[in-house]
Formats: sequence, C-alpha cells, structure tokens
Amino acid sequence: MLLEIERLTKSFAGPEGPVEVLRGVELALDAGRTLALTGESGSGKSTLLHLVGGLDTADGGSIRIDGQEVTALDDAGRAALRRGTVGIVFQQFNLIPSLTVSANIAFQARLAGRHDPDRAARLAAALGLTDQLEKYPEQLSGGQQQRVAIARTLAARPRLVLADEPTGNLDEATSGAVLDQMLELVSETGAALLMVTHSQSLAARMERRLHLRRGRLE
Ligand SMILES: Nc1ncnc2c1ncn2[C@@H]1O[C@H](COP(=O)(O)OP(=O)(O)OP(=O)(O)O)[C@@H](O)[C@H]1O
Repeated sequence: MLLEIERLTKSFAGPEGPVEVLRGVELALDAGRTLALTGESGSGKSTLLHLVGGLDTADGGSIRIDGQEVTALDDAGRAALRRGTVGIVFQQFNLIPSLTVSANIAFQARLAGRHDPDRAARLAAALGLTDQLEKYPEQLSGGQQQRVAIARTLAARPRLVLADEPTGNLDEATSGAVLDQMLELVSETGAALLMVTHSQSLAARMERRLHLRRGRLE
C-alpha cells in the first residue's frame, strides 16, 4: 500500500476551545490508483493534505507512505519526503520569482535527481506553456502560474501526487488538460493521485471518490 492513514486526528485552537477538524480519518491508497476527495468548505480537506505532505503535524494516528511513518519524521525527514516521494500542488503556487518558467519547471525534478529536459518540454507543451518558458512568474496570469506549478510537480515524477483544487483558476478545457497530465503520470509511473476537487467532471474521471464529513471520510 503506498498510502495508509489510520485514526488520524487534528484539532485547531478556536475562540471557544479546540476545534476537532479530523476525528479519526482512515484511508488506503495503492500505487497507480486515483482518488477524488470532496467535502464542504472548511471540512478539513486541505488540513488532511497538509498532514500527508508533512507540512503540518497530526495530533494522533498514523500516516504511512511506502511503509514510512510520516508522523515520526523530523523536519529534515519531512523535507526529504517532499523532495523525493511526494509531489504537492497547492492553491498557492510558490513559484520562485527569480527563475524563468523553464527553470521553475525543472527545479523540483533537479532536486529529486530526475530532471529530464524532453519530459519537461512535453509537459510544458501539454499544459500550453511553450511560449512562456523564458518569462518570469510575475509576467504570467494566475492560471498560467498554476500550470507552471503543476508542471513542476509532475516533472519530478513523484510516487504520490497530492493536489488541492489544482484547477481552481482554470477553464474547463485547461482543467481537462491538467488532469490528462496527472493521469498520464499515474499510468506511466504507477504514481498514486489524491486530488481535492469541487468539480464533478474531474471527480468523475477518478477511480474512487471519498467525502470528508464531520472529520471522517465516507
Ligand atoms: N492553522 C490553522 N489554525 C486554526 N484553524 C485552522 C487552521 N487551518 C485550518 N483551520 C480550520 O480548520 C478547518 C478546516 O480547514 P481546511 O482548510 O482544511 O478546510 P477545507 O475543507 O480545505 O476548506 P476549503 O474547501 O474552503 O479549502 C476550518 O474550520 C479552518 O478554519
């Protein structure tokens, strides 16, 4: 099993005491599988992705990626996980302003030791970025920046892709192209894809769908 989550809990401090956002989440995702995660705004979807990606720490329970217990890793271990195994596409694009689009796309793949210029070029073309490669992030629209962030993640060929509303700023055709690229990575490399989406048409293209309700997946 590539990703195994058991009894995962997480609370945040609220004005009237702790708010339990995740109350015992259970999830198993095999390599080569795709899962859509839905749930109302504020139900904890981003929180769950942050915990799986090692960007925040859980209160209790277990997250194993490839048998490695994420909750037991220190900062350096979590950073290594994000460099090598887990690719994250979040709502904030976190592009590097001083690097061109082309260098941004290559950045993560280089860190992971998996940079392949041909693959990067194909991804850029598939996401409609070929004419933007020598520009800097500030010269791009929001939707273009989002596509660069997606290309950067996919170019590194992660084993587990976590995507939080990856097509939030994109029109329907471009959203479809983004999902095509994600699914191609899944079939090419056996990666697993866990995607938060409000889009019914995108969720329908995933193999499985789970809904986060009252802190649990159902
Ligand atoms: N760092 C934090 N400190 C305090 N509360 C937080 C923090 N992060 C998230 N929360 C709260 O946890 C709950 C879940 O937030 P989260 O962002 O995970 O929801 P979501 O399902 O991703 O929502 P959306 O669909 O609107 O993005 C919300 O009530 C939010 O206010």
